[in-house]
Amino acid sequence: MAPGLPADSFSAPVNKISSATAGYSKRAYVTFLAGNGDYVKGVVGLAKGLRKAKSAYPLVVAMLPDVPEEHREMLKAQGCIVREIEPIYPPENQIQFAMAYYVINYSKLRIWNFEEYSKMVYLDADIQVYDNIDHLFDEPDGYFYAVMDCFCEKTWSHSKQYSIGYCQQCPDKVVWPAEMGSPPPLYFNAGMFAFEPSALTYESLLETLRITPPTPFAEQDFLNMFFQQMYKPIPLAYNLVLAMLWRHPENVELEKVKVVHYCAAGSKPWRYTGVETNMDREDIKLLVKKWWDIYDDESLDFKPESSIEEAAEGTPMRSLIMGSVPVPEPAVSYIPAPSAA
Ligand SMILES: O=c1ccn([C@@H]2O[C@H](COP(=O)(O)OP(=O)(O)O)[C@@H](O)[C@H]2O)c(=O)[nH]1
Ligand SMILES: OC[C@H]1O[C@H](O[C@@H]2[C@@H](O)[C@H](O)[C@@H](O)[C@H](O)[C@@H]2O)[C@H](O)[C@@H](O)[C@H]1O
Ligand SMILES: [Mn+2]
Repeated sequence: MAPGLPADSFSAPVNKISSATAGYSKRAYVTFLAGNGDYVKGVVGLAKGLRKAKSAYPLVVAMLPDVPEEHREMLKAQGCIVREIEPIYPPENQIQFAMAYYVINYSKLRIWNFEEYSKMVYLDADIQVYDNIDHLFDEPDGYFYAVMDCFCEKTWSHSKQYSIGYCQQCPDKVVWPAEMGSPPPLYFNAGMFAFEPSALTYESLLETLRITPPTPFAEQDFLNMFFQQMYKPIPLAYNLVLAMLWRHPENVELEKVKVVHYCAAGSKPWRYTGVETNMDREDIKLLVKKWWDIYDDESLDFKPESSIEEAAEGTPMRSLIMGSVPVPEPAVSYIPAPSAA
């Protein structure tokens, strides 16, 4: 089992309605959408997955201006709260990102400015939630909760860890050599995290970004550096990075996994062909089918009338349909970059 909080350290979802209504209007899930490509399917799937898991909180979609109106309407029709954000790009640089499109991921940092929420759980659009995780919102404030990543995939070939075969998921297998100093601090996957929006943190993030040379994993590296002191690892069940299935199967209890992150090459369900390395595994095929079963399930589509009935019965409405709420953003100097799609 990877180091970090033991799975049972989380409060079971006790009186959800009270905790939900108590802080209801101040809690939400949030995802990020850029471009006019097919990630919008990921957001639709996520909205339906949260509904199937009976989450008490809405899904906010922080989206770049290049998301077409048709996609925005699709998401509002699924009960999402649409929030347009301005892009954020790193300072001028020649860095080779692990994936060229990672350059748009810095725009995720805008979610720290969503101050109307006291706590949010960020989820990538290539993530699906299969069990209720609302109890994450009840964890103590003042920490950055996320799951530890794995350094064994080729995308990490630029790193010292990869070059010596070290991974935080199995720190005793290849011990970090003393001559290379102390082992790297625990490092989280930025596809899922629980955080507290704050204008102060937001300004500090942007200020720090301006003077921080970009690195291959873009905003994920940046967030790990920025929140290093506040980071609290949570169990892998809350963000299964698919590579764990073949890199560290001893750390994975698939039946206990609540959140799956389809980040391995070729694993995006809406593009899945099964031809890439590891994509012909039975567990991958099962997880891709699980994603499609939710995406195709019309009974999980948002029904405005049921939300009104729920409100009448006093249970929180799962999500309100709101127009896109343009938020005045401070000017951030940025440079044109390739479109995400
Ligand atoms: O064309 C794109 C590429 C990325 N994303 C968003 O950026 C996140 C991070 O990208 P991705 O998940 O592909 O990175 P990975 O986790 O696979 O490294 C995605 O989940 C989406 O929320 C997007 O909206 N459009
Ligand atoms: O921009 C950097 C991205 O970094 C992360 O993706 C990577 C990274 O986690 C590697 O560590 C994994 O090996 C790899 O599979 C995975 O795709 C986030 O999931 C994504 O949202 C985004 O922040
Ligand atoms: Mn992802």
